[in-house]
Amino acid sequence: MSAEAKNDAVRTEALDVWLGGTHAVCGVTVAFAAGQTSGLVGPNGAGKSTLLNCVSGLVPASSGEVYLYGDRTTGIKPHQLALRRISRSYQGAQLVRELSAVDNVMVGDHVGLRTGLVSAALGLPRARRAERAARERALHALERVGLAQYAFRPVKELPYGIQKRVDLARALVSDPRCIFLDEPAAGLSRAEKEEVVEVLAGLRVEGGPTLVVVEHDMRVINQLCSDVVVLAAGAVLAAGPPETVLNSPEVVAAYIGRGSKEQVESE
Ligand SMILES: Nc1ncnc2c1ncn2[C@@H]1O[C@H](COP(=O)(O)OP(=O)(O)OP(=O)(O)O)[C@@H](O)[C@H]1O
Repeated sequence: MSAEAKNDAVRTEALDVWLGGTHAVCGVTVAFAAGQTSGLVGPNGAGKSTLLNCVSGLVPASSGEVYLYGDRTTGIKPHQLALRRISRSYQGAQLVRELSAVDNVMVGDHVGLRTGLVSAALGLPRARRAERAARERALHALERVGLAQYAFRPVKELPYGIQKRVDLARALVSDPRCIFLDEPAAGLSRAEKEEVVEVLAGLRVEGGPTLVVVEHDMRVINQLCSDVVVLAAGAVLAAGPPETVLNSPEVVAAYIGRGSKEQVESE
């Protein structure tokens, strides 16, 4: 592995993923730089989620390698991501509807909540202190996404746009160094999208997390990302700054060729 690879939060080399009979990711070599906000885009079925799922250990690589911060992590188990301070959000905000926003965020605090099972079960002071601290971290994460006022409301009572931000707080709570965001703006109104962009842009501070954003809305990508990778039919079609990559004829053709309604959305 080259010395630069350590500066990459995520790097794949000749990665192949087969899902049943579908070659979903085809020999993908790609890197997302540490400390940056990068976009991963492409028409429906391009392989974006599969790539993210493979890097996160949710689906196995058929061949090739994955590196996270320079360590070879091919075949990593999803729960091991948290120990590497990497988290992700999911398409469709997968929250427990009956629980409050703050309880949902606490679920994301895998590292912080690792107190002994016995002390937790017996309600020992150490476990109670740990739970109080975890609750405070969860409240702070909700504040960071502008949702302090919704902390104790059951998620099922909250509008979808708010639920998406609760999911973002859940991804933030364990103080990750890298977050994979799977369509953070999907299904939101333009105003809600602007709120999400503002929250994510607020994370781009010195020492803030690396963000890898899968997103169909190119306005969101343009607003947030310093570089973008375009996948089409499982392979890398283009990579570079959004303003050059997204206007290149082959990228425009890939979107139009699929009759994709979300192409360069800029309503
Ligand atoms: N569980 C599965 N079994 C078989 N094929 C699958 C499975 N999941 C996805 N695929 C196929 O793998 C390819 C890549 O799908 P993937 O969901 O990664 O694309 P995507 O770029 O994330 O699409 P979208 O933007 O629509 O979410 C597609 O051809 C899809 O039909």
